[in-house]
Amino acid sequence: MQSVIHAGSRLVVKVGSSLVTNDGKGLDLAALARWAAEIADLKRRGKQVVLVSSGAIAEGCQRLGWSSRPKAVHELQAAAAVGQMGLCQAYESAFREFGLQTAQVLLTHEDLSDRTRYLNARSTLTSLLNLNVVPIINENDTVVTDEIRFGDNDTLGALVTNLIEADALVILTDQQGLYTADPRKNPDAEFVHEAVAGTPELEAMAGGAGSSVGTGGMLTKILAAKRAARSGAATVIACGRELNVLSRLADGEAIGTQLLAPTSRMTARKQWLADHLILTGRLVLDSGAALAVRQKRSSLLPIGVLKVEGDFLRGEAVACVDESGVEVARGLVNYSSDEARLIMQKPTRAIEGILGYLVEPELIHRDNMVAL
Ligand SMILES: Nc1ncnc2c1ncn2[C@@H]1O[C@H](COP(=O)(O)OP(=O)(O)O)[C@@H](O)[C@H]1O
Ligand SMILES: N[C@@H](CCC(=O)OP(=O)(O)O)C(=O)O
Repeated sequence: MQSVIHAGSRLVVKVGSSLVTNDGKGLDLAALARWAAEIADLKRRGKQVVLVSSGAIAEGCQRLGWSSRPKAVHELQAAAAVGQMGLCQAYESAFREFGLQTAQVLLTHEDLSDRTRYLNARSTLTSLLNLNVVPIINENDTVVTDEIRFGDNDTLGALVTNLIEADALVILTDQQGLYTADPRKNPDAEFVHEAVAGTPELEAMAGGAGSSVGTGGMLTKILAAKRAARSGAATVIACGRELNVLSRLADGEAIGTQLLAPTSRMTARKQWLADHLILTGRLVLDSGAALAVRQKRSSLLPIGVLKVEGDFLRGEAVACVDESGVEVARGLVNYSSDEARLIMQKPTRAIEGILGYLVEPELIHRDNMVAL
């Protein structure tokens, strides 16, 4: 078995809070220096690397003298603002030792769900990579509220992987990789060397965060691998404390857990649609329509819609769910929620008579829809 990042020329490396802040005790400058040395080595070998780093909140709490993580959002946001300064400064110094410039990029959910901002973020990151700068990304914690947070940087790492069409996502954490159960709780758990990303079996193995500073645990890493696989990227989950972990992966050594992408790759536009974390509405489909959109990749016609939930405008992204509430597809609607309520369960030929106009015969055209 060979490492999946061997051939990759563009990588996203994600480091978690527990590693970055030494389990909340304060920035682990030695670890940052090690990763900077390894990333410099990868760049000498012609690879482009984006770093997604957590740790702002944990570091901010430490700097503010708070012994435990606060619950109130405004306090978490204040801690993130303080901690992010420390993170940035430490990375800047670490990479400067290797003659590399760094750039701070703070993203919110809206930056990636709005198509124009998404394309802007993509061209900025690509420009930075072409300028040989190492972008260091985190969520813009100071301005986001709970409802619209990515919440964990595993998800953000996967979205960035898809955004820049990276070849692989490397998630560095405090374990060697994925085990069949949380190794902190189950000493008999077995190590998983390789698997195909996106299977329910993997999700069943993964538990919550192990340390008091990590947020998502293994589950968000497994879901991130599933998300990254949509753009054809493989994911490696490995231990960030392992010496030369990135250089060894680039040498082709199979360390950590390798989660392979199934062969089919979505187009960039469909990926963007699939990566929306928040949707403005839901269409409940009857069984025939659910089958047609999921299996035959058909357009969605108003006649197959049983119920319209939420308020949305023409062009917005909505979820299509079956009668049991399982999301089968998502897409950009041709009609607003008010219009959709009037034309649901009606044949296409009736639309003009009901609304007085016909925008499109489909409620969602297949080109603007992605089956899940
Ligand atoms: N099946 C599993 N295999 C490995 N680790 C697991 C598993 N299930 C849960 N975990 C826990 O996930 C933790 C890593 O996630 P987290 O604490 O969020 O770290 P990070 O800050 O690196 O994102 C591990 O320390 C471990 O206790
Ligand atoms: N944006 C947050 C990171 C969220 C978080 O804890 O992520 P992780 O440690 O990767 O599970 C921060 O910098 O504190």
